[in-house]
Amino acid sequence: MSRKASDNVEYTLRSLSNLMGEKKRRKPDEAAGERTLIAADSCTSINSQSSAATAPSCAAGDELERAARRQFQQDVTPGFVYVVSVFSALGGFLFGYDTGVVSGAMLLLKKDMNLSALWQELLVSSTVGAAALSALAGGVLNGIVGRRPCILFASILFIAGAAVLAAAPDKETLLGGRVVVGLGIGIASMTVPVYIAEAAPPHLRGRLVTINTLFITGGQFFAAVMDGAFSYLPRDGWRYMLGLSALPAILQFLGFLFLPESPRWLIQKGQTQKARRVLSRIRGVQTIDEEYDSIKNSIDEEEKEVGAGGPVIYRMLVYPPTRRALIVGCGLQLFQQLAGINTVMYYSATILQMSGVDDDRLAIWLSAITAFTNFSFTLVGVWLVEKVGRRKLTLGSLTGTTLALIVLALGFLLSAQVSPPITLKPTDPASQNSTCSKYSFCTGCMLDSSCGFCYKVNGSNIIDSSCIPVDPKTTEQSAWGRCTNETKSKSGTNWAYNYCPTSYSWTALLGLVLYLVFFAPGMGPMPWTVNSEIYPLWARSTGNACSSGVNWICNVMISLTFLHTAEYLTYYGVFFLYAGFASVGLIFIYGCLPETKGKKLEEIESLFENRLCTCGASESDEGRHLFH
Ligand SMILES: O[C@H]1[C@H](O)[C@@H](O)[C@H](O)[C@@H](O)[C@H]1O
Repeated sequence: MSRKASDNVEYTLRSLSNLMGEKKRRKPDEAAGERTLIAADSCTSINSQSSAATAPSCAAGDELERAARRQFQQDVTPGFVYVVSVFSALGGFLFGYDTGVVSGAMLLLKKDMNLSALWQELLVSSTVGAAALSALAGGVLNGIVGRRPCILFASILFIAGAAVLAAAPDKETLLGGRVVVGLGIGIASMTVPVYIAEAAPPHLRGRLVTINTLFITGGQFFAAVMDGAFSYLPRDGWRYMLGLSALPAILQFLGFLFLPESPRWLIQKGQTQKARRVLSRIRGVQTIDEEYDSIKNSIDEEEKEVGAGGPVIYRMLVYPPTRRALIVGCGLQLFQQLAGINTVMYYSATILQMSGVDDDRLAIWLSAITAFTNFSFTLVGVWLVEKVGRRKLTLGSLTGTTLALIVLALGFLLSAQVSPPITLKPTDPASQNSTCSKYSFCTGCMLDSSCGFCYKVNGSNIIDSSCIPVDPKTTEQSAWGRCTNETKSKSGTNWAYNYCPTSYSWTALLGLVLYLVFFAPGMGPMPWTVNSEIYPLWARSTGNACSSGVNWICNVMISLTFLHTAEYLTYYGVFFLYAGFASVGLIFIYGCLPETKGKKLEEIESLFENRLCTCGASESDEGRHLFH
């Protein structure tokens, strides 16, 4: 064995036994694992000195090495790191619950509080807008006070917001509560992934951070179920829906009183002894010297290279590796939102109605099914992330998402083409003067928010159809004529607001489900996971603050413009547009996203050292370069 090879073996064993901890009893198969590693490591070195003759035995050695490493890794993963991750991920649950619950709550609120369309939009978007602001501000806060106080602060905001919402006497107080909850969501969304990534061992980091997104989608699913369940209450159902989030927030607050600060943040702030104690607690071993030294060295080196003066964002932008990481991180979050996930999540009930499901409650329960699909396929992502890696998972997911968007668009196109014609023109002057009189088909009428479609059914045919102004107070009836609540049953008419009766509703449901099956394992969680690991420690909070800010800002933009864009472009037009955005995202991700699986946080910076984009980067981070 060459000297280099034996040095390698010695180093690997030292690191591994450091990881194992001196106190741990050695099992017989661990010793075998070490022997395998000796053989395999010597193999790697010999191979690197290009000995072709040894290749076959080395391939087998590689396999054994991987098995042995897996064995070691399993032995050094204490349960505590899971406890830390799950308590942090309650922040994700609250993010999902509070953004998801509002659609069902709104159906009740608009009746109880007599809310105008503007107020409804305000109550939905104030939370997302506040989240954007606090995610951006959370970077500074994280850097100064640390991750743990930020998570505690977010839980307090969640508790306070839930209390205000549950007790709100009027719509102004409701708005205040929604803003407070939004501030909590923003801070939690940028802090939790960072905290988990900094506590996790490299081989589990992707999986543990992805658990946070699993909790986000779990929160959204739970919210949809609560929306369904409380919608049966005769009154005040929304108070329970909105107030319920206080419970997980209290649990998180209590848990975090006992959980530690991130060891990396402590080292950065020079709190050496505390950092060592936390590291050995979360690793479950006494000897953490190697990990401690590697974090400390990388902080010292970074300070030498980048300097310590000036605002962090400025230093990130002038230092090429962090600038490139920031472009990749923000790009991922941008395309996650431009692919339209939140029109699907926030408007699934509406989308289903628009495609012809005409029962309010059925639409709520169907949207619980879509939320469940999102949740269960995020679980697939948790399982796949450490197997196939971030890059392949994201690319595969976005390809499927693009196709599903095309299916959705085609579904709406098909429905529009068989859209029932308008056979009766209004006779009364008020209707004649409204915009509703100008439409010849139901699709046009459906897209105009001031009109609804009034029709009779004869067998499977639609007859006597007209487009009439909607009652300004409730969308459940026309302003006058055959489709008011009093006359509907007598005249045997049906009222369709926001949708057209069609036999193609199933294509929309199929498109929605397909969309989530593909989106949830990759494009849902990977932007958060990758962002938690691509920045060096000094830039981590700021990098995550910026990319989370991009996520929330695009979230507001897309979800607020969805209904208006549909008016101009039609529904199939909007979904074709999202498919276009997703295709651009595919090119960006194909060109720019390197693989970070299995790397130490301190090693990842080097992936962004020499180029803007790595094309087809493999795990060994080799590949053609698209841009320099
Ligand atoms: O990763 C999450 C997840 O996919 C959610 O379902 C979505 O509502 C969020 O906007 C997104 O950031």
